Amino acid sequence: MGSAAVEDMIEASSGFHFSGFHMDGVAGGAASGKTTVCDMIMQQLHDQRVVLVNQDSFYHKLTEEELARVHEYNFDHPDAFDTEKLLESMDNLRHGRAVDIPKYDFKSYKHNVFPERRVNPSDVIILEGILIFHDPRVQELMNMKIFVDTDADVRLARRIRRDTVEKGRDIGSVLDQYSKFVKPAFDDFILPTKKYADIIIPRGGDNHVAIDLIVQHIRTKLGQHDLCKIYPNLYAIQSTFQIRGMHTLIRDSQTTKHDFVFYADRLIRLVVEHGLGHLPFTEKQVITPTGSVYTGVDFCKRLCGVSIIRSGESMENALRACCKGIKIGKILIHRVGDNGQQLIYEKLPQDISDRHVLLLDPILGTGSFLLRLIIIFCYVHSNRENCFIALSHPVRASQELEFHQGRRNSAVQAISLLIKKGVPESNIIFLNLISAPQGVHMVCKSFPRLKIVTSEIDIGLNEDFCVVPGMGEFGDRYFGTEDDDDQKVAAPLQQCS
Ligand SMILES: Nc1ncnc2c1ncn2[C@@H]1O[C@H](COP(=O)(O)OP(=O)(O)O)[C@@H](O)[C@H]1O
Ligand SMILES: Nc1ccn([C@@H]2O[C@H](COP(=O)(O)O)[C@@H](O)[C@H]2O)c(=O)n1
Ligand SMILES: [Mg+2]
Repeated sequence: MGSAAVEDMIEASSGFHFSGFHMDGVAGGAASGKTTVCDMIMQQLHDQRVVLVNQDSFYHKLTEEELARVHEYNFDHPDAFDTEKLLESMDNLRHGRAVDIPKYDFKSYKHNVFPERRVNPSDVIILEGILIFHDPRVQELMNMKIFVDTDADVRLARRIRRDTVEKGRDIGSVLDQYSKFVKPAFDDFILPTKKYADIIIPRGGDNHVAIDLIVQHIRTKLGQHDLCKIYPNLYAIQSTFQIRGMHTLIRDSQTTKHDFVFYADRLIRLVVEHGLGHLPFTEKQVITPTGSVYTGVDFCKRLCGVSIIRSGESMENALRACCKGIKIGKILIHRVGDNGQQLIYEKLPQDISDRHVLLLDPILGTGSFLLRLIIIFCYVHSNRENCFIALSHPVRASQELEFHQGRRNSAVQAISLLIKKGVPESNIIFLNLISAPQGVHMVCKSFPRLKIVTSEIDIGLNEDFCVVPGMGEFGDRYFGTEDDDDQKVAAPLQQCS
């Protein structure tokens, strides 16, 4: 069996594959409301897997001479764009390679190379720009084509206001540019592409019905890859801008240790609260001070936490803050040397088998690492058929691998240990901040009655088996054992007035 076949199987087993390239396009005249419509779609979708890419990012770099005579430059002609570069970026994404896309600054006529925008291959891309339907090769890539149709006089009025107020241009130069380049280009290149559109939106951002329909369509596409639909035992917390904001901070490599801990703690608290919501409850009635009956629920009492050392310990305080006096056990899985031998340390409550267990580990990543080892193991020791057996029976195969090589994924190993101690699988709730699809597949398939509660599901693992985009080595960042962070600038704390 060739290595390509092994890779195919790993990909198939992890569920993270690159064939899902999905791009929608939004075209229309300048100032028709394309950006406004796209921003509204993005706000409503509220999903980190969707990214907006502007055709402006692919404007050709101007020469010094062109910059000096910029009023004579035609930014509305198809030749103003580096379409080959746009196609190259899309081709990379199609083939599973992330790309960096610069932001364009209309004021300086230059691209901001730092920071460029990283677009990942699994993202749904919304490409927006005046001429994105002009080149048939770009047009062909689009799953859904939308044309924002706004009257010429409205476009001109909006353009005058936008370019004078936002871009600081004078009205004379705006009108000159309009009559010399913008209007002719609209008639010659943009309007003729309207016929390729699947959806034409009159009134742009004011057309809420059209925007709702587009959002629904994209949601359906996204749903096809939704791991929560595949595994009923996986619960990803509903994303809000607060949660996204906190993730943005803890994922930023420039965030200081102090801010990292602060925002990680806030997220951990949310995950813990969600996890507690999955515990069984009994109905309870109380009498309120008004003498009325309130029918509520009583908390589950037989609980304990188990942290996987060392990162999992960062979640203990949040659990203690939510559950007064909760017992917390610990599991350490330590690889000794390179021969795969493992040392397991555990300190668990005696009566753990009678308790519901909240298993704590901020990152679930390496499910695929185990699978990769299994596949390589089967490949080396046996044949292709056994690789498929390994994929369909990962626990059995991992036990076999453990027997032969003494290696297992720490999450799987910790869960197996709890089950060995008599904890029913359905009494375990595994709490993560971020999970990689490979780890989710591994744990959810192996332990279908256990629940995973996570705040975000990431794209996958890189060649070093690190979660991407991820947040780096959580334990090092949380406990301050990473490199010096003097260079980093403190993030402004959220103002709560
Ligand atoms: N429905 C609307 N009503 C009023 N102003 C609008 C509306 N849609 C967009 N605008 C304004 O018109 C200008 C152009 O809109 P924009 O979305 O940037 O268009 P495009 O991206 O097509 O050039 C912006 O200043 C924007 O704020
Ligand atoms: N430096 C530049 C680059 C482009 N333009 C104008 O922007 C329009 C395209 O952007 P929209 O958001 O309006 O689609 C296009 O009409 C260019 O003339 C510019 O003015 N300056
Ligand atoms: Mg725009």
